[in-house]
Amino acid sequence: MTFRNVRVLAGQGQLLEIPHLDLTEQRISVIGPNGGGKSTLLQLVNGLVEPTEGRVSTEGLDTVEQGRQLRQCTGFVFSNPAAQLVMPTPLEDVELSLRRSVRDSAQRRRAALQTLAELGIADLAERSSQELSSGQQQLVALATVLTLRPRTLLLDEPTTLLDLANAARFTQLVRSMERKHRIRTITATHDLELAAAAERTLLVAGGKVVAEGEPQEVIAAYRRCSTG
Ligand SMILES: Nc1ncnc2c1ncn2[C@@H]1O[C@H](COP(=O)(O)OP(=O)(O)OP(=O)(O)O)[C@@H](O)[C@H]1O
Repeated sequence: MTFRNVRVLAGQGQLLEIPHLDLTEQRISVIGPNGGGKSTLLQLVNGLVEPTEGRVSTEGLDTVEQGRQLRQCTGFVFSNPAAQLVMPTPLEDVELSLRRSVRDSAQRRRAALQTLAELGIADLAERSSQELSSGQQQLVALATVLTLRPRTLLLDEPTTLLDLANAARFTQLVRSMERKHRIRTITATHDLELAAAAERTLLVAGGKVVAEGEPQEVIAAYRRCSTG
């Protein structure tokens, strides 16, 4: 994906500025202080946020002109899964994701069940979504996105609400999907261990990419600027 002369303005201020950035790695992490611009960067990648100036292109598609097409091949998982689950049960939520791509309802049900099984959560299919734990909800949110076989997966602090075991399970599942379906992932996170497992890391602070490259070096730079 590419960013060219990008500026995002809101009200009187500038949220993000990225003059020139090409991202080609399969696994990218984005770190930085609160309010630095990580979520804004992720949302630029699939056109949820449009650049005020400049252009962003993902999977060869312009995020503004081809935003709809782009959102069919990019998935977004937020830190708060409850906000992403709108139907009474996980099965119905995954079916909802498939409503445009699989017209036949029996076929849609089979595809939804297959995705839940692939993520090891078939037993949750008919439970009440609101009664699931945060970890279970986050896996269901992942299922609603992965069922569409995205080429790029955007993860915005996906493990923030999860305990260690669930965070590890979530990360393992994302890894196996990366391998199996060659999905590219961009993960914004405050979990520096998770960030370190990427091929390339961006440090976003004050609305700019202030460092980027090899994860350990970028994490070290972040630690230096955070501790003064
Ligand atoms: N729609 C908006 N309108 C105005 N300001 C916004 C909007 N969205 C985000 N901001 C501001 O943009 C800045 C960057 O926010 P962003 O959510 O991208 O940061 P972040 O690095 O993801 O932060 P955190 O780690 O706290 O989630 C913040 O100052 C935020 O208040």
